[in-house]
Amino acid sequence: MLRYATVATCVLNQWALDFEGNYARIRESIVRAKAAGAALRVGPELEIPGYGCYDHFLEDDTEQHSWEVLARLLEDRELHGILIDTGMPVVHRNTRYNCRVVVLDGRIVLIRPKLCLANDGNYRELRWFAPWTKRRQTEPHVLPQHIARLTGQQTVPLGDALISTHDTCVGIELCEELFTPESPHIAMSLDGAEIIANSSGSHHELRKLCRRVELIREATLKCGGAYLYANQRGCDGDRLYYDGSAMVLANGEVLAATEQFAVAEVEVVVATVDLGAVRSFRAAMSSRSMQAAAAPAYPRVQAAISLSSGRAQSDPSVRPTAPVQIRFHTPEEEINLGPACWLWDYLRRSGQGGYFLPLSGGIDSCSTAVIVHSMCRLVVEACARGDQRTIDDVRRCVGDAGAAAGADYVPQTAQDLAGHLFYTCYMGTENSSAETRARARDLAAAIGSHHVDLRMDAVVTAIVALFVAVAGLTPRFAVHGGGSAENLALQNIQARLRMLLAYLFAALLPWARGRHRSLLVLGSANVDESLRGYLTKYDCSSADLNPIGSISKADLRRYIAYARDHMDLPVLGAFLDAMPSAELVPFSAGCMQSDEVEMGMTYDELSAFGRLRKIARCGPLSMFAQLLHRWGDQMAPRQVAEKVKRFFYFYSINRHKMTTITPAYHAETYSPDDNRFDMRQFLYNTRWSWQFQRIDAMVEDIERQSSAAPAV
Ligand SMILES: Nc1ncnc2c1ncn2[C@@H]1O[C@H](COP(=O)(O)OP(=O)(O)OC[C@H]2O[C@@H]([n+]3cccc(C(=O)O)c3)[C@H](O)[C@@H]2O)[C@@H](O)[C@H]1O
Ligand SMILES: Nc1ncnc2c1ncn2[C@@H]1O[C@H](COP(=O)(O)OP(=O)(O)OP(=O)(O)O)[C@@H](O)[C@H]1O
Ligand SMILES: NC(=O)CC[C@H](N)C(=O)O
Repeated sequence: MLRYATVATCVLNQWALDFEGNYARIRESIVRAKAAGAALRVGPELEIPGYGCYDHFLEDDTEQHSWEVLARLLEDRELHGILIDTGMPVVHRNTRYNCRVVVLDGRIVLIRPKLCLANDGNYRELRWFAPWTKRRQTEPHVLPQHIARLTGQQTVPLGDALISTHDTCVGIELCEELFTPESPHIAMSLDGAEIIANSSGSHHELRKLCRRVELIREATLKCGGAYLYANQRGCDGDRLYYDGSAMVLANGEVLAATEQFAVAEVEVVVATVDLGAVRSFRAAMSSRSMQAAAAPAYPRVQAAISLSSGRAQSDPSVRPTAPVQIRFHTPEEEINLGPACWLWDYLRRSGQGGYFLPLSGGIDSCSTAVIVHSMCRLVVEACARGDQRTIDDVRRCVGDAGAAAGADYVPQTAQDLAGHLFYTCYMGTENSSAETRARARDLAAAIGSHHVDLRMDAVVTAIVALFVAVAGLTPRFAVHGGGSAENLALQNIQARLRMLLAYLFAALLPWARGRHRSLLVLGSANVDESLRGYLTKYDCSSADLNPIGSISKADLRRYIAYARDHMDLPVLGAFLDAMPSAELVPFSAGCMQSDEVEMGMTYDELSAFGRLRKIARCGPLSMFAQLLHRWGDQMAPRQVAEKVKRFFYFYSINRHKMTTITPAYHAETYSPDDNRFDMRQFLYNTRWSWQFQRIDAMVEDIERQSSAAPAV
């Protein structure tokens, strides 16, 4: 008999603790799923309070308000007739669990707590939740009285069970559980679950989507069956961007998928799965059947619904969804889209009037500017598609722009929108060159930002004059015969004053144009410079937000080359050709050094150090051992040792700068973000005496061995 189950999954742009907005988005997704003929709708992990509530999960209010939202979903008759898989925290016998709550026709079918919590990198779920350790067991959960009154149930099953419908069996897997060696989908599929619903709160990292898709593809190839993946999308109040990509796979093929990056708040994908094909796929695998015959049974809870509703027999227009190709973005496209969407969510949710960027004519602030341009393009495209929510958000941001943008304003081009909400500023001094000034001006013209070009020498001179008056000594640059303390101080005061000016201008430039909302200040320190500490503390690296703070210089250069070629921005060629210079000292022939020379290491080396330090958790000795293998063909062990020691020296003398690092879009596993992602001390013994002696001893050992080895 033909059995075609129509099922839906979605991405929702939830916002931590925005119960009103989260409820509306959940409801909209269910209504849309139902209208498309789906009998099952799966939503993102913890979608009711929002995934990123962090320590708010410790507050009773968060659970209470979640039950209140659930009550509204339960009593809404328009949401009956579809199996709803939603997510919230549930306290059971005084212990808090991260749960799925499965609902049908105003009653709760099952509460399924998460079995394996995400607890590394960005995730701290063990801080708020306990894992459910009673495999294949349920317990009666006593419902809050207001819910019991609504559903007529005093208790509901809570635990590790499958959901049996009239025509199939559904199993639940929660985000991290997919990534674990012993994923529950294996045992659930062996026991007859034909559809696995995965609700995720999974963040974007460059080059990561591929892994997620491979895991799901592998799951449905090895076990057979359909897999519905739901995820949050957007910035829900933090550094993370959840990157959507809801999808439906069956027997190894992708049937439907949403975009990974987009500004839409609700996106639903619906697919019709041929359950008959799932059954024959499984039955054809003899080795699977042998394991299935021996598989332990799950408890099953009953849901009185048919996911295929018998429609296949009566309605010839219902047919299984044909496979599609999933779209994988290149890393350059990911840099272009992820941080841009994150910036848009942040801006519209912060209630501010736009962004202010100190634009230096160098490649880092140029990357930030191009990302804002990309944001404007995405927003304009959404407006052109008639996305009313985006149009309303735009009007709120630029709303007090007076005559320039009326109440019925709809931006026509990215440049038009940038003219209202993006301000760039070149802050020159006598050390600035005509080339950087021109590059900043030309880029601003190309992307349409409201550009200010100023000279700040009078401010620098006034501050230095104050010091001279107090100390009775005049500091000089090195090229004028000054010592290194003088030389550094004279550079750093210029850099730091730019930060002060940025905040002043961000507060007052819109006012000067007759507008009343102020601007958020953007920073542009990249991950490599932050790790090495190659920046002035509290200069323009201190800002409100930094879209490129966890992206490497090499990736940024590739991004700018991509944007030049694919975003119609030929002006970017000049940025790629330019030699990077901070332009903080007077120009003198031969004094211009590249950043790499100044830093004492190349950006590629810095990336290698960063990845080993952060991802492989290498201390000095194990980093030396690793790099010896990697670089041993090109340089002597002693040179490798010198480079490792130099990195650790600079890393540790500058680690204190990371305590003030600007909140940055999290794009890389080796983000330097302090307190949240990378929890390490900031006062070090920078001599690393014990560790470096061990490296030296190892070098001497290697040298002794190679000099003793007979010549070949
Ligand atoms: N252990 C510790 N814990 C807490 N704070 C500590 C500290 N050690 C120093 N400090 C504080 O930090 C200060 C030193 O830091 P800071 O003022 O930043 O100055 P500093 O790191 O000495 O100098 C800035 C560095 O950034 C480079 N830079 C600047 C601007 C642009 C570029 C570029 O081309 O991209 C490069 C510049 O070449 C120089 O190497 C000290 O005066 C002290 O106040
Ligand atoms: N002349 C300037 N005008 C405006 N902003 C500046 C200027 N110089 C520096 N900045 C700001 O300070 C930040 C750090 O300056 P720095 O000289 O270290 O630049 P950088 O890290 O080489 O970045 P970029 O490549 O964009 O110049 C820049 O990203 C920019 O936001
Ligand atoms: N919320 C989760 O369980 C997330 C875990 C998983 N490692 C991810 O990045 O997708």
